[in-house]
Amino acid sequence: MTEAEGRLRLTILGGYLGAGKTTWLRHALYEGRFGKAHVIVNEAAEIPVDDAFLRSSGEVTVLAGGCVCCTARADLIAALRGLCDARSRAGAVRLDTVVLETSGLADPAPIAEAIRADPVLTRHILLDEIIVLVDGLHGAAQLASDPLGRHQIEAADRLILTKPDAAPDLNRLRATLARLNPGAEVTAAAHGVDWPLPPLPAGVLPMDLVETGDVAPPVPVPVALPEGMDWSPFSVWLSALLHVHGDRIVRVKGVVRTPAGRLLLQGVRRTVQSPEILPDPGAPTDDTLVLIGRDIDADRVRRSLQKLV
Ligand SMILES: Nc1nc2c(ncn2[C@@H]2O[C@H](COP(=O)(O)OP(=O)(O)OP(=O)(O)O)[C@@H](O)[C@H]2O)c(=O)[nH]1
Repeated sequence: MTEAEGRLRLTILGGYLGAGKTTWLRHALYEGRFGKAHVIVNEAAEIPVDDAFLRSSGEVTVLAGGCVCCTARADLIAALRGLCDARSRAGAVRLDTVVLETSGLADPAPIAEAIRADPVLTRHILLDEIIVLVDGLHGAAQLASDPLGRHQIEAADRLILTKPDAAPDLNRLRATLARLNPGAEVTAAAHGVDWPLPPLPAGVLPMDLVETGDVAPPVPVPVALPEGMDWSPFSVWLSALLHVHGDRIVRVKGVVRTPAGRLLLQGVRRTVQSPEILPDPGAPTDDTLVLIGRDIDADRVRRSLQKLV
């Protein structure tokens, strides 16, 4: 057995907020693309949601309330060391791969650097690939407004364009990806299913990305939802909120308990998806909506919700 074969393989799955990481990963795990996998899911907000979907496909560790590329880096190293320890114990269950789904606010490059610099992990873990998902629908707006999207793309070994089913024209974004990271393979997937891309026509120009300098990162703002809330005024409130804030709210996520079950509510920018039923049991963080964005006046948002619902 070569040294590489003996090590635990690690895939880092990155991409901007709402790019489609969990959706893609669910499908990849279902198809067994990572063999016997352990998923580490990192969410910037204290209220994790993604794990509810991923748990049905295997073991999951949640690192919530900080980003593993900066504030929660030590937690990630500890979690990876724990997995390496468990794997090397006699009688341990088989484990082929660890997939780290980063938070949408993470830059994969410092994560890879931290893993390679750790004296224990470097002996036990083989960093296989950095896959970065790029939102086919909102990727251009994200790239234009936040340098993080660009850093994520530059760090990738492989880029996957998501939402090709909803994006009318991916060519400009594809040309931009080719310019930002000419070495990375670019494919596409709709809800995790591979989507064939025709050759990029000649002459398509990439976006003109101006250096924006430092931009404050989007911040998660949790909003508690009133018990027994009436769904119709809530939907109206949410649409109005997203309309008023425009591009300042980049992601909405929350779990609402209703007589019909636990509903996952989520949106990316102003695109809100129909709620999905989540498996029970509930979590203490249910009935909370997390808005991720910039310049959100949390008190004002909470007051407006109290008034309307
Ligand atoms: N039309 C379409 N929608 C998609 C696709 N992939 C994901 N979505 C939707 O995009 C939204 C975000 O998807 P997620 O998989 O939660 O994205 P994420 O990158 O894990 O989100 P964060 O963890 O919050 O950064 C959801 O409403 C998905 O249903 C796709 O290929 N096509």
